[in-house]
Amino acid sequence: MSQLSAQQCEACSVDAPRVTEDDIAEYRKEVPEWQIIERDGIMQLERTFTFKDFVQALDFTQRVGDIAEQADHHPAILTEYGKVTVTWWSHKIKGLHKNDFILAARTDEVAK
Ligand SMILES: C[C@H](O)[C@H](O)[C@H]1CNC2=NC(N)=NC(=O)C2=N1
Repeated sequence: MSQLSAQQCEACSVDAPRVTEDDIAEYRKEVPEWQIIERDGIMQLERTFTFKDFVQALDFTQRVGDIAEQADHHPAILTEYGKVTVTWWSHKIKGLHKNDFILAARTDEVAK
């Protein structure tokens, strides 16, 4: 289990701090397959997972939904035949919080 995925998410509030460049450099060592993108001015973490068919993609989608509900922190999920794109960011702060990196690490774990 990676160090990040074992950490607890903080309850996210509107005044929660966004991650710094240093934070990103540290956290992304544990989630190297994730891209950091900017969409509508909002920094996001995104990764596409591939599967053999739609059923496998759907099963994974449910697993991601489960970890999101457990953490009360939710991604955008695009589920297609053979692939799922997961995007994490923190709505309240319109950017990236440590929670997003924690959930990305947990997403990697449920992809296996
Ligand atoms: C009321 C509820 O706890 C909040 O709206 C949660 C729900 N899930 C969330 N998910 C994400 N990614 N960001 C949030 O700010 C957020 N807020």
